[in-house]
Amino acid sequence: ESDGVPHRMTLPPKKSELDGRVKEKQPTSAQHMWELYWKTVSEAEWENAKSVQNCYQSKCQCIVLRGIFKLGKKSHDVLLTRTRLTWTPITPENPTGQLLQKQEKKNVFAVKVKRRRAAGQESGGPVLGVALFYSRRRGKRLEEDTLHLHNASAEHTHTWYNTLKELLTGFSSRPKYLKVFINPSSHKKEAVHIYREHVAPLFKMADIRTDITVTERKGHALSVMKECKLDEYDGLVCVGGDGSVAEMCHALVLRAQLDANYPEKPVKPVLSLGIIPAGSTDVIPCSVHGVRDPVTAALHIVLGHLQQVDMCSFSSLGHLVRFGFSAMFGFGGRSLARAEKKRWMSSSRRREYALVKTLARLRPEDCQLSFLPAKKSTKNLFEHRQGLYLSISIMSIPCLSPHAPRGLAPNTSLANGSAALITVGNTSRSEFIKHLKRYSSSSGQFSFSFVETHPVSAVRIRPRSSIGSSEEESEEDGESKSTAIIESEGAALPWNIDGELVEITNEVLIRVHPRLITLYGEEVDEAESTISCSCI
Ligand SMILES: Nc1ncnc2c1ncn2[C@@H]1O[C@H](COP(=O)(O)OP(=O)(O)OP(=O)(O)O)[C@@H](O)[C@H]1O
Repeated sequence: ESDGVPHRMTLPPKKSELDGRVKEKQPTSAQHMWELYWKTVSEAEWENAKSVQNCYQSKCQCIVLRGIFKLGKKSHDVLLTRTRLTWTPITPENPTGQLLQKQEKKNVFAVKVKRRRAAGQESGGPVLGVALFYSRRRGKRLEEDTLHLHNASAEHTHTWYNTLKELLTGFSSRPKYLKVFINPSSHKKEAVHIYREHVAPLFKMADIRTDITVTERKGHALSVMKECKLDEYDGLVCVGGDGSVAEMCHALVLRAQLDANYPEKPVKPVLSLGIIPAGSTDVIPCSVHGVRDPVTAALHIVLGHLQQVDMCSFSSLGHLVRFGFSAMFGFGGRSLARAEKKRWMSSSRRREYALVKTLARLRPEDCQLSFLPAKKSTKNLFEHRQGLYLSISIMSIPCLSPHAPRGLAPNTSLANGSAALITVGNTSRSEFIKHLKRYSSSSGQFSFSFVETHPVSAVRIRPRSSIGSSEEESEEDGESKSTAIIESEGAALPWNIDGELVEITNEVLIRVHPRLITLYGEEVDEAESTISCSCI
């Protein structure tokens, strides 16, 4: 009772309970006293006292510190437990401070001692109190904010600072040392600037050390990941577009395979990966953050928000091609192959150009498709189809983006242990365009007779031959006849695996590996969209 608040308040039973007991047997002296209590106190007052008692008792169990601070101009009673900070204004009518009138849970990630300093003064100065840096949620975004607790006592302030610091270092999922890869060539070449401006200051504030590699070429991150010592890091960070992220995710799982001597079933990497979006589409960060925002991404890392995510392995004739999240064969692969030939154009222009050209030359793929439906009791029984397909997609994550806010595969989720197989059979160009356009609107992209979707745990695609004229293709792109040969039977066909062009000659086997990778972030159902697609 040293702080003036009774640690135990004995409240009588509810009036109805007391009346029952008094009727049943001879009333005790305590019951007589409670009867007297009920003559002076209303039921509403009793309920109020009970809730204060409940709050107080639950808080008392784990109070770490309690003290008086000024927040703004008013004095507050501030309580710190192991998981929460709560503060209550102290009013003259209620000098002991009413408990828990206001209660807020903050995601505090840093604490600093505040001092009064003259302009230009770098150290020292009288203590003003502590500043707590926390993350505040606004829709899907996380924003940084500060709570200033003022108290001019240096001793009081340092007790609070040291205790808070100790509590913050105790969160085991929050990283202390990160390996960061930055692709300086991503999108508008802003990745280094984005990291310096928006991410590095938050890491510094949260006392996170970093080891930075600015990549010099395609495959650089992969080769560093294959060889570097990883034990000292708590996590990895990739700053770049979808291509860089795909390379890092593949590298992380491949490294775990290498360390485990290539077991048949892929092993889960120990380290988690944070993704700072710096590309033009940013499908993976959109799927785990809901927004393309470097501050949101950095705060998820700082706070150690972890999300398990399903991944796929892509292999051909028993050889691993890569690990990834999504693959498109047919329209998606051909369109990317065309875009890659126009690397000198800006990313949005070449995407638009490739889309229009591929639509103009729309052609189906003749292939044998087999898939293992997810969650079927008859294990390992592949279903088979054979025919002409304009597009086949396999996606283990929803692939949200500002262009498709509900995702290219809204019927799957990050960690449901299966992928969505979406097949688009042969149809007219106008019907195919109708299907594509529905991705950017609310829904209905699958309500066509030529579209099928299945939740799957494995898919095999065996291309039979390519339909269409190869000469026509070479003429259109102004390229030599030798390039056109890729269109003939038995030649490499373009696949779009996580936005990267991969050319594969033979059949491709895709297997889903549930929760294979851990990313910093959380599941979201829809991405924030600020873009209206003008392509088609
Ligand atoms: N210094 C570099 N110069 C050229 N390419 C690089 C460099 N560092 C990495 N890369 C490669 O660039 C490729 C594309 O990277 P990324 O996806 O980040 O950019 P982007 O293609 O411009 O973005 P988006 O796909 O979102 O438009 C990746 O495969 C990556 O390996």
